Amino acid sequence: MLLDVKNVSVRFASGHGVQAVENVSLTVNKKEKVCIVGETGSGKSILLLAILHLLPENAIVTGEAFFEGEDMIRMKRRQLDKIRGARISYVPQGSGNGLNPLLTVGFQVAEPMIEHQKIGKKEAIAEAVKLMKRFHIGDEEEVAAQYPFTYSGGMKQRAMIAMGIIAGADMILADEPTKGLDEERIEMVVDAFHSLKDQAVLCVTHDLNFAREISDSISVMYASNQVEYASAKELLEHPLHPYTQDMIAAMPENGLHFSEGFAMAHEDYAEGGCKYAPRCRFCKEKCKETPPMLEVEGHQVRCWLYTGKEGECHASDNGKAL
Ligand SMILES: Nc1ncnc2c1ncn2[C@@H]1O[C@H](COP(=O)(O)OP(=O)(O)OP(=O)(O)O)[C@@H](O)[C@H]1O
Ligand code: NI
Repeated sequence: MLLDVKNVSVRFASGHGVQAVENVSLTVNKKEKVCIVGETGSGKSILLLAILHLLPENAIVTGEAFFEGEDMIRMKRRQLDKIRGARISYVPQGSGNGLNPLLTVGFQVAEPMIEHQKIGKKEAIAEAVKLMKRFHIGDEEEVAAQYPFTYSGGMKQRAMIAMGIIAGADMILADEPTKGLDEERIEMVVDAFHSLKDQAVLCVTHDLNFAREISDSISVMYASNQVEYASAKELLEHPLHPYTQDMIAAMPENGLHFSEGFAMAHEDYAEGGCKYAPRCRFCKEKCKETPPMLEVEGHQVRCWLYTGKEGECHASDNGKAL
């Protein structure tokens, strides 16, 4: 196992305090691709930032995130710096726009190699050009010699992924790599991820189709909670949590079937208990209590539907909510 995230919670100490992430656990094996999906504000980005120690001072992070057995949450700055960039590479949201406009893209893609592997500029840029060709950013060396303003959003995003793996990272943490891209460009980002044969990926997205294309496993977050976690195939074909079911039913290719309450504002969270209760078509009295994470049919699911106890379970006969 490469990354083992155990009960990570994040609370912002400002004002009344905001619980941004609550008890999230997931694992990423070598070469495994894991996506975290969920709507805006569910805590996806904050989870990645917590693992990487990139949150502001007022964030209180608890839990553990073992990278090859070492807990990153408690890690000292110097040790963390050795891992970040070299072993784990982070591709932030909107990162294409973070490229330095004054430096050629080829040089920027090569930079981690120069910095972490002490490889000469010329050699590193040659390596960057190879990688950029592999990611279909451009077949000509001239493309690498150009400045970011000549690049499309999709090209920039793929350049960021190339930059992420050039220094030999074993793992990429990516935040919304398809945001703002049209379908054709999303396909190219999918290709870039598919070509990451040797790297593990932990990727945040609210694009379920993208998650379907690239993931081995999917974790679903809703209002700071992880509500379901299973293999991608299982989760997409047999979603168990009502939120996962509603989300999949609402996808355009499934005919945009919004179940009642699904389009409600996401601020409408329940205070205690199941956060999805106000929007859930199966909501019952029991849902005022916070459901535990249950192991059901190979999924992990946080929902009272699956406790199976008489009077508490409001699932249909076969135990499935749909
Ligand atoms: N510095 C902060 N102080 C207080 N609350 C914050 C801070 N940063 C984020 N939050 C809150 O944490 C919650 C989770 O935010 P996060 O950015 O992780 O959501 P997300 O799932 O990545 O959404 P999106 O899809 O919009 O990127 C939000 O409710 C947000 O308001
Ligand atoms: Ni985010």
